[in-house]
Amino acid sequence: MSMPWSVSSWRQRPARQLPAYSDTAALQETERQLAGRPPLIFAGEIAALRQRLAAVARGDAFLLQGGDCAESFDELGEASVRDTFRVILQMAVVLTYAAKCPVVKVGRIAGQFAKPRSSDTETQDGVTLPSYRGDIVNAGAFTEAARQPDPQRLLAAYSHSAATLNLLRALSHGGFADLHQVHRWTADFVKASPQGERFEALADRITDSLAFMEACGFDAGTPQLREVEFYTSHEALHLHYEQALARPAEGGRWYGGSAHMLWLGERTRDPAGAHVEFLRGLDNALGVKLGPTARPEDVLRLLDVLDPGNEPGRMVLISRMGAGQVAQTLPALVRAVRQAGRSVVWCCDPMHGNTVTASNGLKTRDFGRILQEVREFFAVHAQEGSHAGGVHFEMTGQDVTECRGGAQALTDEGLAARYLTACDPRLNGSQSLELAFLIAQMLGRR
Ligand SMILES: O=C[C@H](O)[C@H](O)COP(=O)(O)O
Ligand SMILES: C=C(OP(=O)(O)O)C(=O)O
Ligand SMILES: [Mn+2]
Repeated sequence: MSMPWSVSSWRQRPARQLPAYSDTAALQETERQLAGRPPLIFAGEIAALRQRLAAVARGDAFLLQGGDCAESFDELGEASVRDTFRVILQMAVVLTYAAKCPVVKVGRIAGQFAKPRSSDTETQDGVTLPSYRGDIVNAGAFTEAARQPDPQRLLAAYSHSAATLNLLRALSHGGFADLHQVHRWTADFVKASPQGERFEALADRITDSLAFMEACGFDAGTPQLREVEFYTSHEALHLHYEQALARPAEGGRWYGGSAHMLWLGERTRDPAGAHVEFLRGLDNALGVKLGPTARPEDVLRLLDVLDPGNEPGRMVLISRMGAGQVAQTLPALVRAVRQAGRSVVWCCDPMHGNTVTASNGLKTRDFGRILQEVREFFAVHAQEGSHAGGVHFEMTGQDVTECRGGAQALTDEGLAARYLTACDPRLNGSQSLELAFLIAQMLGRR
């Protein structure tokens, strides 16, 4: 059916959502430089993640994926990475305890810099400029200069990703993620909240269990307790960047060296388009976002193109239907995938179908709607006899005020206080942990 794949065959296909660079020679020069740098990820790590995801697809594990909508070059500091990492650890502990199964941890981090937008332009006070498309493309400030796509930003994105990944590797393996340290993972602003207190109680139980097991002679130095496996992911949107970081793998294949898992966005999953063409040739675990217009035949076509061998752990289907729409849209997709004999991970992104505009004009999401979409996702899978395999959040460990509701009961008036996101509204550290406890109840029941 299709032409042979090459690392540049996507260039023959229509590519949506890519910036128009005025200086193509400068773009080519940055691509050349990037291609000479080391990959951020190695092939063996991708194989390990795919094994973990194969367990999720079988129903033996659960996927937790989360992080910023858009990472920012300015925000990058130790605190923001560490805070997001530790709230993901906390959520994973809560979910593992409830589900009694491994939780595969994947960050939207160390490379989540390119954004698809609904509109190519933004107008403020009668002035129209190109939309902000993520720090890998342009800057958010509303000026002509800031909004020009700048190829140098590809190199900056690589450097920021490398620094973030270096810190994540240190946090994962250098003692911070040791389960004996579970009491140290709660951020100060979460400690006094009901979910903070609930987490402390859980941490006490875990600490007691560890002490008991060690008293029985169990080896407390085992890496399963001292370290965590933490994987990275981002939307594979900026194809010039992704191609420059792709590297040959064994057997004549290629892998994407920018992250362990790459996903296709709702706006770039056209099977005839450049993004699908590029990803089909890579060995990485692949996600595909599925919005309410996705039809069963679209999903089967994508699986045929991206995963012709039906390989376990290859595909993560991320539904983002919007609360109230899941029961109409998801069952047909789940049935079609099952009837085709396909092994996939089903994951729920309850963020992107639930974005609304607050009374002060800020983009926001309601905690209650987010929770509702997760509940509906679990209900559909229970009814269809399939495995609700995971959840995907836009979140941060920091004390931001971007999503409404939750136990903090954030309102429109409270949003402006610490609205720091570069693009979409994120759950803060407290809301993220609260949601994890609510999902733990769903997992515990099944
Ligand atoms: O994160 C995703 C998209 O970039 C975002 O949801 C699109 O937002 P927009 O409608 O403001 O362009
Ligand atoms: C753009 C995103 O999502 P979607 O493609 O589902 O709209 C995102 O995950 O930031
Ligand atoms: Mn987003």
